[in-house]
Amino acid sequence: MVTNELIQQIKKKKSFLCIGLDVDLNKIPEHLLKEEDPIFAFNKAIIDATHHLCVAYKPNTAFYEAYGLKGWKALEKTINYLNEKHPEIFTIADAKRGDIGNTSTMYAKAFFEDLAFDSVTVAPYMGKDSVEPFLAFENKHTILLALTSNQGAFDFQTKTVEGKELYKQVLETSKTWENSENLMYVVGATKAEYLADIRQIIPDSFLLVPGVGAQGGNLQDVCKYGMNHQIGLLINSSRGIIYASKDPDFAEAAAIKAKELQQEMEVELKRY
Ligand SMILES: O=c1ccn([C@@H]2O[C@H](COP(=O)(O)O)[C@@H](O)[C@H]2O)c(=O)[nH]1
Repeated sequence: MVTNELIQQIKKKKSFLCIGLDVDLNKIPEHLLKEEDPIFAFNKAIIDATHHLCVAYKPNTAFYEAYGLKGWKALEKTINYLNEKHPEIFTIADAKRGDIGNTSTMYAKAFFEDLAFDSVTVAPYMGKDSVEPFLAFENKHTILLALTSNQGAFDFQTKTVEGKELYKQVLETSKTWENSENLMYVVGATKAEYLADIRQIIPDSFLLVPGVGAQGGNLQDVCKYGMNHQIGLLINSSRGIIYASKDPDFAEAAAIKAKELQQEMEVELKRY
């Protein structure tokens, strides 16, 4: 998907919500465990109930890899369902990959060709030759970890190296890489106070912002400092939406939570 289509969807739906599909079999309603593929049954119900409220879905691959072959099959069915039923929705494989060049190419093929995701999250710390193989794919997006939402972000990412914080070096250096127009960046909602500085370096890029809801990040603060001339934000919530209820009406409960966030986003879009 090209970025302009994503922007059009945001304007149409008055939403820049990304719903995280982080399926934990211990947290889903019990009746689904009797299904042949409980993970896909859960995702399908969530997607059917929420697709009109969001512009992106983000399965975190850890939640599928943890269930072995069954998990990977459920991930494949989920992306196929999204691409068939809702091709206008942006899809993110939150896989946090990146390796030496030829290995990165295989990761890129796995997520962009075999699974046909629109984007994949990638760690920057193996450098240019580990990221450029992802960037080489036309109309696909590489979402680079810049400043993550967790406490451990302060261990390395905010440390000053040769006079500049490491996350700023990641942003600046990555802009010089081939096909850097295919880059987006992860910035945690819990780090909203860094967004003004981040926008100085990457004014035009889309940011994937996890950390509202369960991690305590504030949507209004993210919008105040992170929104740009083309909105430029995808705000993710996973547990706060998909585990709103463990009852048979779990999908309706998820839709209520998604609607609350969408309405907050609509207010922010009017301000913008
Ligand atoms: O900095 C980061 C990068 C990725 N994540 C992922 O986003 C979701 C957040 O889930 P919630 O349940 O809404 O907290 C999850 O898949 C994380 O692995 C992140 O939180 N922070």
